[in-house]
Amino acid sequence: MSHNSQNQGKLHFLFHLLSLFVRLLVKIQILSKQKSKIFIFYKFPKDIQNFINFQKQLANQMSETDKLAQQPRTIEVPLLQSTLNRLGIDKNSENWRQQVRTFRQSKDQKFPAMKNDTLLRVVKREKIDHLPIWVMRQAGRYLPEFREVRKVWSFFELCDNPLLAAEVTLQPLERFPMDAGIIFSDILVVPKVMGMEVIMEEKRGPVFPQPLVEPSDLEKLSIPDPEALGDVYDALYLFRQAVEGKVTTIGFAGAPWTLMSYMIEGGGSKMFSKVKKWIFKWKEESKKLLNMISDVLIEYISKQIEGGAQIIQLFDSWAGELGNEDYQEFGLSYCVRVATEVKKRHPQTPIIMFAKGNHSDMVFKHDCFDCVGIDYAWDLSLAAKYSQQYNKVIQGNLDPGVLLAEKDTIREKTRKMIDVVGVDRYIVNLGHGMWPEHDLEHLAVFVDETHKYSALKLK
Ligand SMILES: O=C(O)CCc1c2[nH]c(c1CC(=O)O)Cc1[nH]c(c(CC(=O)O)c1CCC(=O)O)Cc1[nH]c(c(CC(=O)O)c1CCC(=O)O)Cc1[nH]c(c(CCC(=O)O)c1CC(=O)O)C2
Repeated sequence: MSHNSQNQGKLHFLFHLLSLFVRLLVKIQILSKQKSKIFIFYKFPKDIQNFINFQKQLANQMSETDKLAQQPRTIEVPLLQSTLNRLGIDKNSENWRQQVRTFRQSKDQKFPAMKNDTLLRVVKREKIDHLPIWVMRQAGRYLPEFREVRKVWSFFELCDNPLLAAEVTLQPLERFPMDAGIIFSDILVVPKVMGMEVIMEEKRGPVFPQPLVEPSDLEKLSIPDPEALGDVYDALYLFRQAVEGKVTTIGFAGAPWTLMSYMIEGGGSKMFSKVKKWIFKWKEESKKLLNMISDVLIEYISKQIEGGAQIIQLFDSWAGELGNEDYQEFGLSYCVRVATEVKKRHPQTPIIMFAKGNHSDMVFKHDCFDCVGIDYAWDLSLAAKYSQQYNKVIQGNLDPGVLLAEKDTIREKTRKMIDVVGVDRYIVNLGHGMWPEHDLEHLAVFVDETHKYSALKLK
């Protein structure tokens, strides 16, 4: 081979390498889209591995969004349409988001009068003719109409679109005579606006590709403008307009400890070892993070109320991962702070505190919570006793698994719960959320038995 052609070969090889590198850069740029991050590999090779995992996850996410975006996607909102007509909002116009926002932020914002305020009446200890019922995750994958919407829109696209979020919140109410609707969103929209990437992986749930690893990572977080979550308030506004007073509108948020756990564990967890390392090794930094999250939640929840939420539920889904003393220090005290601050601004809006797994007894002792959510593993008769002692409403706690049983079993278990708690300070609910495999008819039986049996007892 001549010297010349050898050089040419080398040049060709170098050119090939360069073009591969450029293509890789372009691909990274496309994958990370609007984020256009610059990656610095400061701790080779751990960061290389993190980087590769992150790109893989982004690719998964993109493939879902890309796949969905290939279809013609017009916003279909059959249940919301008459409300949009009434308000004069055109979903096909380019500025429908601004139109909704202007309505929501208007000073003389007005909502239709309440026709069924049974749930709020229970909290105020006013006369009712049946016990109120709603179920956690009542809008979601167990509903065929929700699954249809999800064929076209990704999970976070739903959360970020007030028209679609309000529409799917309305869906279960077409089928079941619930007494409330909880706005369709997720607890993880909060870490997202604080600057963390969250993606929804099929069969795995939400994942943070770059969780917080050590205290210096707190610098990556920011306190957002509360309007960064404006889509949620807009969805609440539209939903409350659409239900025309037939049900109570519920807003919600994840509690600081549960959100912190997600942000550090990077997703669901078995051991909670990473977040436990933080609270026991980096106590002050952990408290800094918990306070940051609490600051965001105070604004977020207040704005939900101003948007239309009539009652708020705080989800401390992972409360049970801590012992009493630690839950008091790293969990409950922050929920108390959030609820107390929100109450200062909105004293009329009740707050339901749902500490899943173990700590409901501690929740009863705090004045800032109006209602205590009881999970399925808790003893309902003990909760009923505390409810008398601390003069609080309770909510819960049918095991979601019971909805898989025969209809007679569902009726029997429902009556038993009502017998245990009584009919004066009780919101009937599941002890945790609906499952994708739940049968629609079985949920209908739960709702029907609650209404009929409690109405008989209230006569
Ligand atoms: O286990 C995990 O780590 C992830 C759990 C998970 C979350 N969002 C998620 C998933 C995936 C999934 O449910 O399969 C993802 C998620 N959030 C939601 C849905 C809808 C559905 O369940 O079919 C889904 C499924 C997503 C999909 O459509 O593919 C919506 C949601 N999350 C939530 C709510 C509030 C409520 O429960 O009523 C609501 C909206 C209300 C409604 O659907 O009617 C609250 C939520 N999200 C989340 C948690 C943390 C606790 C937990 O582990 O379940 C909690 C609080 C709780 O339920 O205790 C995180």
